[in-house]
This record gives sequence, structure tokens and C-alpha cells, in this order.
Amino acid sequence: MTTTAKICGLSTPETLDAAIDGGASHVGFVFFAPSPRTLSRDRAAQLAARVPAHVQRVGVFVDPDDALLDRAIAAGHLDVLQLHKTAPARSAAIKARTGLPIWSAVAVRTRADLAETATYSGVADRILYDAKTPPGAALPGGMGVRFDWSLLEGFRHPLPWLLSGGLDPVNLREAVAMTGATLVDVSSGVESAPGIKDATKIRAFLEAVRDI
Ligand SMILES: O=C(O)c1ccccc1N[C@@H]1O[C@H](COP(=O)(O)O)[C@@H](O)[C@H]1O
Repeated sequence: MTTTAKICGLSTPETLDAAIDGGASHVGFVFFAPSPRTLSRDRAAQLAARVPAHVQRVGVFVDPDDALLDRAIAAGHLDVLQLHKTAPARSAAIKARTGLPIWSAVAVRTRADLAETATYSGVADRILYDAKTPPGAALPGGMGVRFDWSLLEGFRHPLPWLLSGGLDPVNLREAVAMTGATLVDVSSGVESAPGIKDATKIRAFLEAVRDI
């Protein structure tokens, strides 16, 4: 089974190009003001224009309102909406309104957290299994936190899914071996500091994906 990768939180042409040239199937643009990776409309438009048709542009949001979604979709020419902390009913309304595929983030720390995935049946096109960030953390993702991947062993996934949370070029192989993920997502693990993507680490991550 082939594994593909989304490189998330890109904010410069150079690192975006490293992701595209390295073979990423998806690139992620963050639209959440508290994040060090958040994009202005102009920057999103500048980056979106560099993305070839075979690579999907994923917009990352935290319970967004319609105005933010409309601005971001228009500027970033988004193909997919990744929604964190967005209830199933609101996610369904966003899907109906935008017509775009929805990836619903489920924050995982314990096995019980996996029950939330079923609540997105009929709504989400994919579940993004992400690690739960610590209570009071500024961000619900993008903090390099990983969860116990063995929790996914034997789990009957109700929907297509991808794996994220604390992945990096070194732990990727073990993560995929334990979970069977065919799509993986990374942000902090290819940065030199929060919000600063590192082209060398992006290339190393995508090389590790190819080597699986
Ligand atoms: O990256 C962000 O700033 C961000 C902000 C708000 C919600 C999600 C965010 N990132 C997503 O978090 C996961 C895991 O990231 P990491 O590899 O552990 O740093 C990933 O899906 C990002 O898209």
C-alpha cells in the first residue's frame, strides 16, 4: 500500500516548493489567527498559485465562521477543508454550503476518544487522527504532540482517515508500521522553530515516506 503525505502550515514559496517537488500529495494552509502559521489572504493567494493541479490545497480551520471560510476558500483556492473543534452539525452545514470535502479532526489521548469518529459518519470525507494538545494550549494541533499509535491497532475505522500529531522524519516509519496509515500529515516535525518550515526537513520527511 502506498503512503502519501500532507505537509501542513506552509507559509513561504521556498518551503511550499520543497513540499511539491518532494512529492507531497497535499499541502496545508492554516487560517487560525493564534497560530504562528496563519496566512493573510494575499499570502494564501500567492502560495495557492504555485500549487500544481495534482497536489491538493487543504485549508486548516478551528471552528470557522462563514466569513472566514469564504475569504480563505477564495484566496487559497482550497480543495479540502480540515476542521478542528467543529461539531458534526456545523461541519455538515459547512460541507453543504461550500461543496468541499471535509476532514474532521479527532483529538486522541485515550481509546475512548476514538468513539468521536463515528459522530462524523455521513459528514466527514476523512477523519484526521491528531494528538490531544495539553489543557489550556493555544492550539488544538500543530504542537508536535503525538498520541499512543497502538490505540489504532485493531480499530474499525468508520471513515477513510489520515494520521497526524508529532510525526517527523525519524518516527514516521514506526508510526505507519503500527497504524497502517496511507496518508500522513506533518507540521512541527519539519520546522526549525514554531511556524518556521525547514526545506531540508521537508525533503527528509518526504524521502522517509517514499522509503516506507
Ligand atoms: O499548525 C497549526 O498551527 C494548527 C493550528 C490549528 C489547528 C491545527 C493546526 N495544525 C495541525 O495539527 C496537526 C498536527 O501537527 P504537528 O505535526 O503535530 O505539528 C496537523 O494536522 C496540522 O495540520
